[in-house]
Amino acid sequence: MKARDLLRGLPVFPDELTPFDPSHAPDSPIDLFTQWLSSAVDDGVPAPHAVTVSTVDEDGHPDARVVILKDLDERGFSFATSSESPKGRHLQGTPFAALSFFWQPVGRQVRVRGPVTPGSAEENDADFRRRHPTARALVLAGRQSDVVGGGVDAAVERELDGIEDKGSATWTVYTVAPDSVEFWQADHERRHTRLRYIRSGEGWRREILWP
Ligand SMILES: Cc1cc2nc3c(=O)[nH]c(=O)nc-3n(C[C@H](O)[C@H](O)[C@H](O)COP(=O)(O)O)c2cc1C
Repeated sequence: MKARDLLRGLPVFPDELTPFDPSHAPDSPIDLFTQWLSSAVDDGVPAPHAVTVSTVDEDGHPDARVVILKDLDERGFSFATSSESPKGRHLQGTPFAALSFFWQPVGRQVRVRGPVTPGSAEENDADFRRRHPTARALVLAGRQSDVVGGGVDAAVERELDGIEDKGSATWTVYTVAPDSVEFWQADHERRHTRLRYIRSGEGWRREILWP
């Protein structure tokens, strides 16, 4: 079968879709995101905290990968990674990111854009120490996304020795402070509902987008 035929036959959304009435949405996108996240968990959406983070490199070219959302509050959406990874280096050069969540079982997408700030040394260290010992050893034993020359296991074993006393100079919690957050709810007749919040002074302006 040709890829095109295979792709055309694939359904995207489930038969039952959750209704979304933007006129009842809260004033803050953080509150709406928290509501959507909570119902995604209740509805059994797999890994609703997995999010695609897009960054741009030094040539202005985009790159994207999935990370885990670690926290969310009025400051923004936080994830953690190595500052020496490609995405960490991108964020140092261009401290802006886009986040995209796709929750297929409920036909929902959330898009976030905004400037990114690294956490304090204390925040970064606290997050690092909450990680599994092997995950910590991997951060210390090599640089994320470097080509592996060999001996990963041996390097990890070396770092595991005394791991409880070791911190990382590179593990970083990055927070995306949203300038805009768009909530997208699928509709079977393609009249998708799109509500975008735009930061405006101390609060948020809301607008409905053409599907
Ligand atoms: C479900 C999932 C969750 C992930 N979570 C993280 C994460 O929280 N932090 C991280 O650095 N990489 C995470 N990764 C790996 C990244 O997608 C990526 O491979 C890695 O961070 C290197 O990205 P970079 O080369 O663009 O810096 C995750 C991958 C998947 C599939």
